[in-house]
Parts: sequence; structure tokens; C-alpha cells
Amino acid sequence: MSRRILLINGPNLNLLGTREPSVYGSETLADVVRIAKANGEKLGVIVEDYQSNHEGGIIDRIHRAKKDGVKGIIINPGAYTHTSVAIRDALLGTDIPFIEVHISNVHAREPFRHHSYFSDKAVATIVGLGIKGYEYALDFVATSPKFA
Ligand SMILES: O=C(O)[C@]1(O)C[C@H](CCCOc2ccccc2)[C@@H](O)[C@H](O)C1
Repeated sequence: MSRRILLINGPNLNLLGTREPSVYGSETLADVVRIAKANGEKLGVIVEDYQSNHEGGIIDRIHRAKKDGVKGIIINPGAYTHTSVAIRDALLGTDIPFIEVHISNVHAREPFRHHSYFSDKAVATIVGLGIKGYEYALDFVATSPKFA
């Protein structure tokens, strides 16, 4: 059975491509998802996607992932990166390994973006590579024994 991978994007990432192209590029979230699903086909994995502007919605989707047999999560928590113990707890509670992705280099931005509630528990954190970061994350999640 194909490995199931869940791609989660947090608040405001639905605005990708519409504002701040110098920071986040001009591609849209639909582009990110389309590319991920296409790459998933090539890699022999199933990519499910979810985006929410609401913390509880993200938490509920993470809870469902365990029941759904998801083997790996790729998450860009958006601004919840810097605030959400609740989403951290949901991820840890599922025992599903995850990779954290940020489009921008958060470490080169405002100080409040330098801390993540996720990085210390992530298998890896990819920052500053634009939407390519999602592709690199998927390549790893799809092939690493850490996500088998
Ligand atoms: O660099 C990233 O991927 C971020 O997770 C993006 C978040 C912002 C989500 C995207 O917000 C947009 C707002 C307007 C236009 C496009 C994106 C930001 O709060 C994090 O610090 C870093």
C-alpha cells in the first residue's frame, strides 16, 4: 500500500502568490499542492493536503492523520510556528514524524520569527528555499525509512 503523506499549511498561506512576492514568491498555494501531488505520483506516495487559518482545525486534522494511517507530515505552521504549543502537542501526541518547512528564512527576519515550537521535535526543518523546500521535504519523507 502506498505511503500516505499529509501536507499541512497554516494561517495566511492561502494568500501565497497574492501579496509579498519578494518574501514568499509568486507561486500560489494551489501551485504548491499541484507540484506536491505530481511529485508524489512519481515517488509512489499519496499526498493529502490541508490548509487552515484556524489552530483548532489544524489540530483536528493532525488527530485524524493517525487514524488515517498517515506515515509522515510536512507542515508549514505559518505564524503558529512561533506561538502554538497546542499544535506542537497534537503532533507529538500522534507520534507521526514530521518535517517543518518555511518558505522564507525566518532566522533572517524579525526576532519573534526566530523561535519555533516545532523545530526541536522535527525530523528536519527547511527554511529559506522558497516553495522548493516543500519538494525537498517530500523527497525525503517519501524515501526515508524514518517515515516507513
Ligand atoms: O516563511 C514561512 O513559510 C512562514 O511560515 C510564513 C508565515 C506567514 C504565512 C504566509 O503569509 C502570507 C501573507 C501574505 C501573502 C503571502 C503569504 C510567517 O508568519 C512565518 O513566520 C514564516
